[in-house]
Amino acid sequence: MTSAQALTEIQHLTDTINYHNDLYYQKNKTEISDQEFDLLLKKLEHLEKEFPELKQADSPTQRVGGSITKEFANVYHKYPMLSLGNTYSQEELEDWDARVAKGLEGDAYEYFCELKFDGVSMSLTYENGILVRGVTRGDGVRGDDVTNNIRTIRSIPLKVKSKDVPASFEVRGEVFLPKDVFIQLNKEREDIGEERYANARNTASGTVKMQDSTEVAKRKLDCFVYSLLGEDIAETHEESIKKLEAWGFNVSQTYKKCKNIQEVLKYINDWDTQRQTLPLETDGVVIKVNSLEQQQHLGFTAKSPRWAIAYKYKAQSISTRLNGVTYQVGRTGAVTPVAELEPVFLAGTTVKRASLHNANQIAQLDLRIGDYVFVEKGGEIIPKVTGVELEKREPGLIPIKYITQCPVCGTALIRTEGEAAFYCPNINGCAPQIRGRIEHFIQRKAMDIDSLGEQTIKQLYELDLVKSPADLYILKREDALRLEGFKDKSAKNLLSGIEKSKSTPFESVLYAIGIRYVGKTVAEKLARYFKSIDKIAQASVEDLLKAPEVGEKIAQSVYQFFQNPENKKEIARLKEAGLQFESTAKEPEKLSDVLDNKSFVISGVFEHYERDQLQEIIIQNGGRVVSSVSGKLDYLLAGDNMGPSKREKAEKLGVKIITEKDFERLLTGHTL
Ligand SMILES: NC(=O)c1ccc[n+]([C@@H]2O[C@H](COP(=O)([O-])OP(=O)(O)OC[C@H]3O[C@@H](n4cnc5c(N)ncnc54)[C@H](O)[C@@H]3O)[C@@H](O)[C@H]2O)c1
Ligand SMILES: [Zn+2]
Repeated sequence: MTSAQALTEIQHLTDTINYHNDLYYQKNKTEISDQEFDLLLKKLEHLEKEFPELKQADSPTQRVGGSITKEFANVYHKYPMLSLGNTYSQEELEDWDARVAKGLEGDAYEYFCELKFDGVSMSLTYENGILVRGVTRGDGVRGDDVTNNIRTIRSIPLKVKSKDVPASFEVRGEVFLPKDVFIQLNKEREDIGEERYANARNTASGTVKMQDSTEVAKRKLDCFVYSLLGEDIAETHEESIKKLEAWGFNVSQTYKKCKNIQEVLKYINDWDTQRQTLPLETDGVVIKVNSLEQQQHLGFTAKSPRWAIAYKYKAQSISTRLNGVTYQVGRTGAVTPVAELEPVFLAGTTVKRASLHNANQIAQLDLRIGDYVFVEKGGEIIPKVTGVELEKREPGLIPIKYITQCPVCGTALIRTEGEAAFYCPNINGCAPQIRGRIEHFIQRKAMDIDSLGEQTIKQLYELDLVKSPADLYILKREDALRLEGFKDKSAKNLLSGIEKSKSTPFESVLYAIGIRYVGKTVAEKLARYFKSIDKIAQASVEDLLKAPEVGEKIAQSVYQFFQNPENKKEIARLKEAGLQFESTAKEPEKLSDVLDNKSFVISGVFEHYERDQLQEIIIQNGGRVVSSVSGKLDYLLAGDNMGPSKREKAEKLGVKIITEKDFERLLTGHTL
């Protein structure tokens, strides 16, 4: 390769890697696998070694891939947060071991092995035993201050109580979304017609950077810690880990001290399949030199420590024959294609079906029945199809034509612009949509009718007894007795469960009626803001947008819902049945008019008030709280750690930025 060719190649690789880094770290998305990404990086490394004069100072081989954002205050790390060198091969691991041996010049050494947890790294700073800061890795030098969000993670101690706690120390760990929480979250998203999240890591990363920490708290993040930094705290990594355990941190009990690289290889082997049973995704093993003095001696490259390496497991993927594609229709009418496969054994179970994302994926892969497809297991229940083994494609196979009609009711499918999924528009006549709506309605988080289940709903539907939630409330004993296996007692039970649901509070009813994009939180906010279904039904899109947390997409969806005559009829019937359509929550007592319809955005953390408290005080005194900064806004009430972008926007638009003190002055009738 000539120098000129190398330059072109280096530039091309740099651009590609930067593009994927940006997607991965800023947008929480991926278009290629980690292994493919790591291969690009290795290629660039090799070229830079061969042509050192062409190496750019800011090459992605020289720095950590992430960056800081403008939504949070940015904080410098006391100790840089680096990346880890990685390898997918045992041979390279043995080479690394040889380099360690050489670097330590004949000294004896031990390793400490941990699993490589796949989440987001977090730096936790403690002073006098108290958690004072949680910061993301960012660009390795500076990160985002996400302390408020981190405080919602229950397994992270807010205060460490122990005699031997140093005045100041830093803990590093991986924040993650447990697999079961992720699966549940996706189920809920699907249920309200939102797109599913692609994987747990990206979702954890997005969650850590949410603006509202009460929302973060609902997501149930968790954290495994794996490193302790500070002056004279320990002599070995093992000792650090034991201290962290003793201090009440959440340490995964999967680590192992290893005497030599053979023991490390055994550890890697042992965990290859066993790791599937852990509550989170792992993608490899991190091997660290145990002695901290030896770590120091070995030191760092620009991007990663020389005393540690990540051995990454190859994604567990296998190829099998695609026997057919079937289509499922969900509650919202969304159609999902499913690959029917020649059964194949993968990572502990037999796989017969796998998800095909949507019509686009089928087209992109140019998929044909009879193709051999690669199947991979991620955090989801059902594995995914990730590619086609083209070498095995036999001639004459015909590309799959996506269905144009609903596989259940035959209605022509539609696709809204900007959406990947096709929908069956036959909302009131398509069985899975009707049954899905009833299943949604009776859920615990909705009407909580536990005397009804999926099977009973199916029967009630097939017997023509229940075609919509309102039909439940006119069921009679003799209807219930027609159900398979139902006797006097079970029939009574069923009806009393339905009867009891009539006292379910308004916000749950609002969630239960299944307006697209209206999840539990949004339903609560809408109920609190509008107080009754009639007010919501009469609201214009503009009115709806004034409610907290309601953006354009939700406002449109709510508005459309109440324009539909079928929905109006259904609501009227439910009202007649006696469901709660008004908020019984006490109105905050009106205290004064000093804030005289002034609008506020609340941002950051405050010394004397929680954000909810501030919101209530504002309303009690005649003001309004809105969610985003605009030219019409009166005040931006700014606490600590407010994101710089909100401040910038307010400054640009000339909105008054006020402190907690200023706010108190306003309340006592002063003008600012
Ligand atoms: N697919 C893509 O488009 C894409 C894009 C960018 C990055 N990536 C992936 O991300 C990786 C690069 O990310 P990186 O620089 O964060 O490196 P890394 O994730 O491979 O390794 C460093 C990180 O490992 C984590 N970690 C987990 N368990 C640990 C333990 N027990 N001890 C120490 N650290 C532990 C820490 O958060 C640390 O920051 C690449 O390997 C690549 O696979 C993929
Ligand atoms: Zn249909």
